[in-house]
Amino acid sequence: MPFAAASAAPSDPTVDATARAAPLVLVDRLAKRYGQVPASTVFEQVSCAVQPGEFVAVVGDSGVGKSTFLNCLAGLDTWQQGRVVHAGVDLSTLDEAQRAVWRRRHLGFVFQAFHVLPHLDVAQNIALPLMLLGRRGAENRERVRQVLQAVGLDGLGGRLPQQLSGGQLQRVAIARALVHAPPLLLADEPTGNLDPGTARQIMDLLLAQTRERQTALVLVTHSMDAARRADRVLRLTAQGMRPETDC
Ligand SMILES: Nc1ncnc2c1ncn2[C@@H]1O[C@H](COP(=O)(O)OP(=O)(O)OP(=O)(O)O)[C@@H](O)[C@H]1O
Repeated sequence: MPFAAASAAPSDPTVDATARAAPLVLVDRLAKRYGQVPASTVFEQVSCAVQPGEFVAVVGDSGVGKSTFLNCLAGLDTWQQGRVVHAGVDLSTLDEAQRAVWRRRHLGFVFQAFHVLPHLDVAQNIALPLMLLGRRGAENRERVRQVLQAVGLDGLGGRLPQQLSGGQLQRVAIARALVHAPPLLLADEPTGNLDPGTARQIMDLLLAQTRERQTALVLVTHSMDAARRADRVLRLTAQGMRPETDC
């Protein structure tokens, strides 16, 4: 499935040459806990690194903290110990507003629950990341048309989310995460609601994006079909992250 080209992301002055040589994502001994006395530990000692152009799948038992881990990578959740560093930028040094700006520029996120805005049509939902980056006009419309086509939703741009099936909504969420060609794509079960054929096509699309644009892709999944296509599969446990050997 072809994936259309987008204009290059604006250069980011906060990322210096030294940082570019580092992994795109570095997670160092991360620990997530809830409550105080006694604290309940979701995971601890979680470390990993992801390079540009690399596809890493994260697997693990239900409830082990995969979505939480992804939210920490996105700076959408907090952690009690350790570091999350993106291209040299330690997320814990950014305040809430700076994290929001950072996310707009650097991140695409496909949430398990889609988070599609019900009052905007499909094209407007997909264009949101471009609008938030201050991009307007015909170039945006063309880019939205390209990603709609790439996810197999050609001609559905004028529909409201309530007029779509679950699988179509999932593809809207994927198109919105890809539209601004972010350097890092985080996806939480992005093929969970799709039939096997469409799931394969979506994985083709995510992989093409990863390879062609040197985007890093971190994908949380229970699907061994999806995990098998990754460069590396990591298993999250309460005690850390380790390479998965069973797939
Ligand atoms: N506010 C909270 N207080 C205490 N524990 C919480 C809270 N929010 C989430 N948890 C716990 O954190 C753990 C991790 O949840 P998370 O959704 O990240 O797991 P997951 O591995 O993605 O699960 P699944 O595969 O079922 O989607 C769960 O055991 C959950 O009960």
